[in-house]
Amino acid sequence: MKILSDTTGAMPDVATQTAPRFGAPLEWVGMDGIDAPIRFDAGDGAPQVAAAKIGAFVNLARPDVRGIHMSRLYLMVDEYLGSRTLDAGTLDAMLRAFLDSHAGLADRARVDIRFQHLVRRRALRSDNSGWRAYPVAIEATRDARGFHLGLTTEVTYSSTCPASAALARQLIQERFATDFAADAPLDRAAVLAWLGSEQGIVATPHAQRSVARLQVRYAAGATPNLIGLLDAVEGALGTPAQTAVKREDEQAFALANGGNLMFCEDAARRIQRVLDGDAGLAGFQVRLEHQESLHAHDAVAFTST
Ligand SMILES: Nc1nc2c(ncn2[C@@H]2O[C@H](COP(=O)(O)OP(=O)(O)OP(=O)(O)O)[C@@H](O)[C@H]2O)c(=O)[nH]1
Repeated sequence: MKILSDTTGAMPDVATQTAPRFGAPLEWVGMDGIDAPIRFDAGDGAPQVAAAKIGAFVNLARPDVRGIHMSRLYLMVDEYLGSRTLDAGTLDAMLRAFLDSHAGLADRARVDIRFQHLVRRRALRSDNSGWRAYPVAIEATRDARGFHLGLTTEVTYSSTCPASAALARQLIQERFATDFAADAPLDRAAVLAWLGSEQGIVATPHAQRSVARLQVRYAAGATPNLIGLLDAVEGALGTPAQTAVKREDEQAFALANGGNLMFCEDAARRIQRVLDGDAGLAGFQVRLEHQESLHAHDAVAFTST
């Protein structure tokens, strides 16, 4: 076993030890959970600073070298992400620097960045607004094929079961038939009062908090636009989780739910259409989870391209 280099001449540097017995090349080696502030522009031109957890990795292509140089990756994360806006150019420059610092040892580099991005959302009808925190994970890699950029986030929304809605409507019809005799003339005022009563509207469909996990891969040269993606997906679903809610907003939400009855399959197809139409994407993977109130397990759908 020999030491390739010892920069101080005094301190041993075991990472540089070489020996045939170390074994096979390693897919990824590095550090995960590095704390760093990042400046992220979600597409509204107002970069936000967030506390992020960073994973920084290279492959170890040399089977005979013991280890990579962790400190070099750490210092470059600090240098690149601490002062610049987090965009494709910054990420690619950092990954190139990872590789330059491991010349002869690595030919692939990767960074994972996880944080929450706050977006101010308007109420549906009242003149109020509030914050939604969207989880974001950005993954960038550089390899022999070039630079690759992906983003994962989540949209929370309400889904009202279309089957349950139909069954509830049937019960309401049956109650109507019982309460208003077929041969008696209909009293409009009585019907209006009946429609506004719990005795009349005897059944309500079940609805659930639902989560769409979106993983997108950007086409070469595309600029990630988180808010554009969120708006498109939330618009397609029609029932995103709200922030500030007054009664008028809650009523508007009830109307939106009634107009957007959704199985998880329906939600998947709505999102599929949106992402298929986004020319900036090279691909996507979506997981829909309807956290059922009918039973204690979830209804789940996946779609990808
Ligand atoms: N490769 C590797 N290093 C580790 C690990 N755990 C802790 N370290 C330490 O990370 C520290 C920094 O590694 P290096 O980047 O090689 O540090 P260095 O030798 O001072 O820096 P350079 O001169 O640039 O190589 C070393 O003291 C390692 O012991 C590990 O699992 N793998």
